[in-house]
Amino acid sequence: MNTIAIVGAGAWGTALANAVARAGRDVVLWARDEKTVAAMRRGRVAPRLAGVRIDDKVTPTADLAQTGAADAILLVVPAQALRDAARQLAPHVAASRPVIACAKGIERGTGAFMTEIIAQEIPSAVAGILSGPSFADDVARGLPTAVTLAMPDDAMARDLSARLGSTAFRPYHTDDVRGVEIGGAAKNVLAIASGIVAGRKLGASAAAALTTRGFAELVRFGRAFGARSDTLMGLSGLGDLLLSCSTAQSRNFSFGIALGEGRLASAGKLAEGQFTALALAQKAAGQGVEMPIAQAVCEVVEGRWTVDQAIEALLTRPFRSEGA
Ligand SMILES: NC(=O)C1=CN([C@@H]2O[C@H](COP(=O)(O)OP(=O)(O)OC[C@H]3O[C@@H](n4cnc5c(N)ncnc54)[C@H](O)[C@@H]3O)[C@@H](O)[C@H]2O)C=CC1
Ligand SMILES: O=C(CO)COP(=O)(O)O
Repeated sequence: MNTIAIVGAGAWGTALANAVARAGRDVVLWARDEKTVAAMRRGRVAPRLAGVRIDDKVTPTADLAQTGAADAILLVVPAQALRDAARQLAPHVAASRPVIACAKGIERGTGAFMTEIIAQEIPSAVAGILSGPSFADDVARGLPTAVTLAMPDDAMARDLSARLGSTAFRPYHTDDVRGVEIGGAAKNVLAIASGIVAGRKLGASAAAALTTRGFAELVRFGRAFGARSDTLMGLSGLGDLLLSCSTAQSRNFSFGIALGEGRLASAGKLAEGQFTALALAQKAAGQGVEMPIAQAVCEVVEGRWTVDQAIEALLTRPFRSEGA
């Protein structure tokens, strides 16, 4: 397993390309736009990461067929575009090849988790998910972090982790695929709520209380969909939630700050929670899982509630047992 392909040359795709190159692998990095590929080849610049140089072991390409020959493929496009990318990729992928979703979200309309989309579009592949506390800018620059790689077969996940990992980028492995993808999807929605708290200047106590109750929602939802507790309490669940609920470096958190301050969020920055909120709320309701914070974010981003209405709805809920 010496060549790893990355489909999607946005912030996270280029960061992962550099991380995997540093792990000693050859990397094929696919972008859909020929001009972007030419610029990456010429100047070694990452299109979405200012000041980051693309490692020499990374080969940018606009030819999707080149990615199919790799030993494993990382799908690094926005969650709502993952089906489209997987469908385009399908004819190029050999049977039993690992195809790993690196997006964090749930598909609108279908409610599909990321690995379910891969299974539907590339049935012969082995679908997995990579997720955890990892800002693209940090990873691209070689700052250290740890993430989780989940595949249905833990031994396969362990082997691929060893291929992708280095001292600075440390994947832990598991076979709890659903647990890992739920953590990444839910934390983005909850990070918007935390950003609203910051934007409205509700205080550090409110921030801690909201993150904790948000985590309780993530755990309830995860359990209802078969996730294991240790996964939800691990890097891809609690770890990523803490990261994304604590700093404006998170696009979801800063999107929430803008909502809280009553202004428009900066254009062109992907805040996945904005698109996943509805799908998450619908799936939760379908399983009878209470997620008042995620539901409130959904109502705000779908334009049905104002921020003030959402805050009031959360603060006037009945008092209840903490463990319920
Ligand atoms: N940026 C970050 O720090 C991290 C991002 N992620 C996740 O990675 C995913 C991608 O995020 P970013 O790379 O940051 O977004 P981005 O907005 O920087 O880049 C997205 C890339 O996908 C491409 N793309 C969009 N639609 C496509 C389609 N239909 N087919 C092919 N390519 C398409 C775009 O051209 C762009 O190059 C998201 O789900 C995000 O949550 C995960 C961990 C860290
Ligand atoms: O997923 C991430 C960190 O783990 C990136 O967070 P944002 O998408 O909110 O920037």
